[in-house]
Amino acid sequence: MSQVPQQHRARKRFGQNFLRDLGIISRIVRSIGPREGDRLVEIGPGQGALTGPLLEAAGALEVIELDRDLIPGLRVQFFNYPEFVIHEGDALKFDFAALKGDGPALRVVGNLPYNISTPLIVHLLTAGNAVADMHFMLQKEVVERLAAQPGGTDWGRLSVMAQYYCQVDQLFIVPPEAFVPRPKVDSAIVRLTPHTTLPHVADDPVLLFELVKLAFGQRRKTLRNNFKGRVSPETLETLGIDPTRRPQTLTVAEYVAIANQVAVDDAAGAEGSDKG
Ligand SMILES: C[S@@+](CC[C@H](N)C(=O)[O-])C[C@H]1O[C@@H](n2cnc3c(N)ncnc32)[C@H](O)[C@@H]1O
Repeated sequence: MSQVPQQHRARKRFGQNFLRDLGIISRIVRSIGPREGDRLVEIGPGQGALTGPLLEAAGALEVIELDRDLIPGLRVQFFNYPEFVIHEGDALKFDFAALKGDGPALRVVGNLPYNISTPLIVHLLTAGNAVADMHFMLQKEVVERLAAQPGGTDWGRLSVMAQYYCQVDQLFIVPPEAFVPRPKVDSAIVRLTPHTTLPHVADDPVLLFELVKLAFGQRRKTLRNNFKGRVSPETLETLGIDPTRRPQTLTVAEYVAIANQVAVDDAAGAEGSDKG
């Protein structure tokens, strides 16, 4: 693996914690299992800790890096890979669907900047069928929320959204010592594999996530309270959902059922008012 001495000072505002532990790096790459022909995309290559072994395995890689001071180092380090492409810019604004185009779906990887990891995951989850799978290093606590099960304290908006779209697998924990500079918290590797067919289909996903946000407005309160003025207790009862339940006890299937019923009720209400 090529390593270039870098004079770069890690920047906190870019969430820069560079991976240094070769054992961890090779374990991450083995979990990804890159192969020739994969459309691999790395978010935040930094100083190339994962970039090198990914390129070696797949021969081609596109990276998205926001810190322009890191770009020259990457160009030098990987100059001998003709299929290494650098996109200089913000992954939060990056159009992954356009990058996929008519080609195979993207395999997205990254040791993500922790300050933007949640919006970035939401951006990718909603990128249609652009993504085949994602492997991310995240704060351990975020991975626990992504992979949580209904009924547990970690089950929340992010869990419902991730599991609506994906199979979520928590792979392994990475301690702070694996990075320079060391983060204050443990990290973990997660694999997100978008469902080829959604197990539960919301007629209107925007409405689904609006209702999930409302439901989790106050975790200690009941659905009846959190949904006040938007979803009636009668609607919940029609679906066999007890309005006195708390938001963290509902499954993805139950949230989807609520959203689909509310869509029907809203449409009936609109029709009624048109006639009135
Ligand atoms: C935690 S570091 C990981 C660096 C490298 N992959 C490693 O494992 O050592 C996060 C990387 O993401 C870059 N970055 C931060 N915000 C970004 C954004 N919005 N879009 C793309 N890259 C970003 C940082 O400059 C940095 O290189």
